[in-house]
Amino acid sequence: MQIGLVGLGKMGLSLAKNLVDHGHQVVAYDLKQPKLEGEYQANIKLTQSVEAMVEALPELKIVWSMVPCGEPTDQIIEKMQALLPAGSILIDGGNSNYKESVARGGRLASQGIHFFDVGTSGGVEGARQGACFMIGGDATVFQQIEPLFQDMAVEKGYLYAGPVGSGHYLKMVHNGIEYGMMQAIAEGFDVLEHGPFDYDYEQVARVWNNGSVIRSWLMELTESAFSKDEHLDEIQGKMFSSGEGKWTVEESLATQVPTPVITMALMMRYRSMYPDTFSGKVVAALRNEFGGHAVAKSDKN
Ligand SMILES: O=C(O)[C@H](O)[C@@H](O)[C@H](O)[C@H](O)COP(=O)(O)O
Repeated sequence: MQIGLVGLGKMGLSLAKNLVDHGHQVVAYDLKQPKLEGEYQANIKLTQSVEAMVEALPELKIVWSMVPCGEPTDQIIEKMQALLPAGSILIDGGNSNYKESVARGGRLASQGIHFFDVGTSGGVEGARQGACFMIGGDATVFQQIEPLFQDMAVEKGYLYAGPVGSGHYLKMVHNGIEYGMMQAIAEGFDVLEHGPFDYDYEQVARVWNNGSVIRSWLMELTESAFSKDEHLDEIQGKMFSSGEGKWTVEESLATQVPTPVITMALMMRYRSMYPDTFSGKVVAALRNEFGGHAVAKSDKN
């Protein structure tokens, strides 16, 4: 098949190469154009504008957007809405908020453009070698693009989940789980770090990856990280987040579903962004006020 791809960042470029590996041709646009070699140079046609990209596609226009969620995705979708003829297929493979996907799907449907919201998991390696896709959109139209997912996904690694929105909803919950799992792994290693024994964390992760209940890709990545830096001395413990954990918690509040683990994992991310907290100062001050308990003096004094 021939696919238009907008966004050739780490994920987009890996997906483009994955498509080419499976015999597809890609017409791609990005402000920053990567250097391509060999069969990728021959089968990933770089264009100077999205207009040129759409123009270069055959009659059935299939466009995959792989740009950051929010404003950049909005801009691409708006452009596509203006450029694509009715009957075209537009796929958002980024980590968009499902509510935005539902709204976009509605707008595009009014022009006869079929929209698919696709949560993509597996990181850059997955995008390159075989990713996991959670797909929302029209079930009948999906049959036209299913071969793409058969090719790009790891074996059994794609699911037609339901109508527009269901793909990104599933990815949102996936990421909420990801937050909780990572936080649990991190806390376990923190206990080891402060415990009475001197463990080699790479070896701990290795043994846990061999036959234990908690063996997993995340534990393999833990093993890999400790193999490079045995006490992670080279990095800070700031845990950035790009939204999906927050959306999962918002959803759980809206539906009154208790999600203590995911919520705490999110709060820990926020907490990690500050070296000290005002709330901590308030509690310390109150203990001191009512009980004369000791406070640690700030460095400013
Ligand atoms: O499934 C995946 O491959 C990851 O979840 C991926 O999509 C991305 O690394 C996260 O979105 C990062 O999310 P945070 O920035 O919120 O940790």
